Amino acid sequence: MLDSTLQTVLIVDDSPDIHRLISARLSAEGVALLHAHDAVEGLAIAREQLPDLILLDLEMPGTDGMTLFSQLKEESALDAIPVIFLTGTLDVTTKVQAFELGAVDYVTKPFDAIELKARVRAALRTKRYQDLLATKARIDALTGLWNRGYLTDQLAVEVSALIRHGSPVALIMVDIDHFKRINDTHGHPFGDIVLQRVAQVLGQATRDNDVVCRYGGEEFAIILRDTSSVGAVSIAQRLCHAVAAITFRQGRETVQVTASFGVAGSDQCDDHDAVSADTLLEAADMALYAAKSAGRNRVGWKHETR
Ligand SMILES: Nc1nc2c(ncn2[C@@H]2O[C@H](COP(=O)(O)OP(=O)(O)OP(=O)(O)O)[C@@H](O)[C@H]2O)c(=O)[nH]1
Repeated sequence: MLDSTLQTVLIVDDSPDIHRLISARLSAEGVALLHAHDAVEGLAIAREQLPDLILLDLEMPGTDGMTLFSQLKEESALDAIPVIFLTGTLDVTTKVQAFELGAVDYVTKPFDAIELKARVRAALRTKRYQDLLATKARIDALTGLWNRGYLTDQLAVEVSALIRHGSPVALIMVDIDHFKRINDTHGHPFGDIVLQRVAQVLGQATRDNDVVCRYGGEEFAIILRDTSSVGAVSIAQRLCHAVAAITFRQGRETVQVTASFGVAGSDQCDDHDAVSADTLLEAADMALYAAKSAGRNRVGWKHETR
């Protein structure tokens, strides 16, 4: 079942009549429409709103549609947005150029209402499947958490937010203690259940805008936005208790697991520019190592345990 969130279509055309016409034609399609009346406004709205589809007029005064299209293709955040060209005079050379540059379709003015709707629907359907596949590629199959690739991308986003706006970011690394022994004693399928349940507890005990990931094997990582190191340490302590409180049943036996935690925060470094995804990962890893060395089932921070 596909996500039913409303998709957005940006119309970039200098003619108010065209905006009115397309709005009327697409009014029953269940899409949200965004309007830009020149290429500059179109680019600004595309950057801000990341629409699911752009209907782009080729012949506009000032910057023309083909130039805007090239600008969209040059920005990694925008290059995957499908574009349908709107044009009155589409010669074969322009058509070929448009498709070679990556346009998904074109509609010639004056529009046939049924054809316009069919082309918009087809483009939006493809976009929805692409989004779904892109999301699936970033999810860990066993636990349903985000995977390591997503964590790396999000950490880079948070570090640039730190540099631009000064919003602090913290990172918690989590590693289940003696997990090899759990597998060896109770079997690999039981180990998988432990991973799933720990993942669930980490997800439930954090906020919606925290990014909880399976980093690999029995290791997890959590990005905490707008959170100080001290705040992250107290969250990690709460998570440490929550994991230790889980009770697993294996036949008649009751099994408890624990995990060790390593915390690193951008506010531990005075110079924002010196903070990177790598330095945060390294600091959290060292803190985790300290927690393991100090006896496990605890939170490490600043290379010491608390
Ligand atoms: N069941 C299961 N086990 C996994 C999975 N991925 C990795 N492992 C196991 O996790 C274990 C990790 O063991 P180690 O790295 O030695 O760490 P540990 O036993 O947890 O020891 P400490 O981290 O020092 O407390 C290995 O035995 C891996 O085979 C998985 O997807 N499922």
